[in-house]
Amino acid sequence: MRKAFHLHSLSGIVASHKTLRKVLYLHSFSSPPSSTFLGPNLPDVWVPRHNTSPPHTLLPQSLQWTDNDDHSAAILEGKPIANHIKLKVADEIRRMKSDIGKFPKLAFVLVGDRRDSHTFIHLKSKACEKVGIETVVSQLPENCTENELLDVVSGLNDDQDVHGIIVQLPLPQHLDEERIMNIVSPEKDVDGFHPLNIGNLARSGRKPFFIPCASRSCIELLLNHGIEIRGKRVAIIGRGKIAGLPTSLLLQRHHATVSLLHAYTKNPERITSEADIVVTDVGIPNIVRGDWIKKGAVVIDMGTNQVKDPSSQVFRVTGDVCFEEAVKVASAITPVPGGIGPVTVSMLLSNTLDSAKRAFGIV
Ligand SMILES: NC(=O)C1=CN([C@@H]2O[C@H](COP(=O)(O)OP(=O)(O)OC[C@H]3O[C@@H](n4cnc5c(N)ncnc54)[C@H](OP(=O)(O)O)[C@@H]3O)[C@@H](O)[C@H]2O)C=CC1
Ligand SMILES: Nc1nc(=O)c2c([nH]1)NC[C@@H]1CN(c3ccc(C(=O)N[C@@H](CCC(=O)O)C(=O)O)cc3)C=[N+]21
Repeated sequence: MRKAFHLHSLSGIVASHKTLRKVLYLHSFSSPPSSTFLGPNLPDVWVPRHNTSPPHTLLPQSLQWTDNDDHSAAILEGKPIANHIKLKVADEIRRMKSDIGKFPKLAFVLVGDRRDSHTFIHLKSKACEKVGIETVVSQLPENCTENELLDVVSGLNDDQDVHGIIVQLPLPQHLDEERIMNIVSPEKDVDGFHPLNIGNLARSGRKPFFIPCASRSCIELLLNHGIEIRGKRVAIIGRGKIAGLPTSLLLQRHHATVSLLHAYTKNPERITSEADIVVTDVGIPNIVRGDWIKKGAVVIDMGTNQVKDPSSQVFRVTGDVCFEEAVKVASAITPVPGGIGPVTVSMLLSNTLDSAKRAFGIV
């Protein structure tokens, strides 16, 4: 399995922070600014720098499917990749501090008291602390009004010391998520959920400020394990805005042929069983069974479902894919926990660093 990893930097914006802001607000987002202001075009395909010639088969030899009864898929571990990215981010921040005395700052906005949201913010804050990113959490009660939340986000937009803003999702039902996503400054939208960023991800030749972390994580895992994307059939189950939908956009930019499945899809098993790469973002434990998977396919399980063990009452995390079944059919599969999740967190650190670099005029 490939050991050398590479952190893809998406920095390189040409205009200064202030100019960008002026231009963006002049366009008021109804008509996105031309790519001149958004920096150089996003390459359609990223290939890790150490990988000079693109692979010709779906899987490198070391991951190829063997036709025997005790076949077991290669496990695509996320932690080594995440650790490598964290080291690089930490190193850059250390140099930033010593060169200009500044460092990145990330703000979380948490509404209500959901157990999983607390867990995710704790995980992300801990990772930030380790690499030298300062964090702040703005907590609002479950019954806060939309205007109260909008005020908090606007305050963070205006705070020059804050480089990234995460509004933890899901929000309580009475709040309009789309309206809130719209108000986060696109230049601080390290989640990549603002319509301007998602819109630019959808269009070839355009470069968003940020690409959603779970989607970057999916590509990073595939590329770092030498798995070819171009020309492959991909089934993504789930079209959520955090993972499924942006991952479909990113994979099509890598020239995959993408089917996006959802709750209204008829016969999802059949569509999934034709895919070379299966990505799941549903939120239902074990919904994807072994017999949905084509022999030798690659499985990326994004599901992170907290399930209470009935006997011990202890919570454990499980994916959307029935791992025990899929591991016998797939050629490679991500574990949950330990697969996509840790890489997603490291991508957030990378996006926040990129944002701070842009704000400080470091390209
Ligand atoms: N590891 C990571 O980095 C991340 C993990 N996640 C995890 O991914 C999971 C989903 O989260 P999130 O995207 O926020 O959830 P959403 O509710 O936004 O999306 C879930 C998607 O699943 C689809 N769906 C629901 N039931 C079915 C079904 N029976 N068959 C096919 N599709 C179905 C929905 O379809 P429809 O649109 O028709 O309703 C929807 O598109 C969670 O476990 C979450 O923790 C999320 C983000 C990052
Ligand atoms: N504004 C916003 N941005 C998000 O990116 C966002 C969000 N809201 N809401 C919830 C989902 C979910 N998500 C995960 C992040 C890390 C892990 C992760 O690190 N998982 C670990 C285990 C986690 C655990 O032990 O609970 C793993 O898979 O190994 C999982 C899921 C980001 N999300």
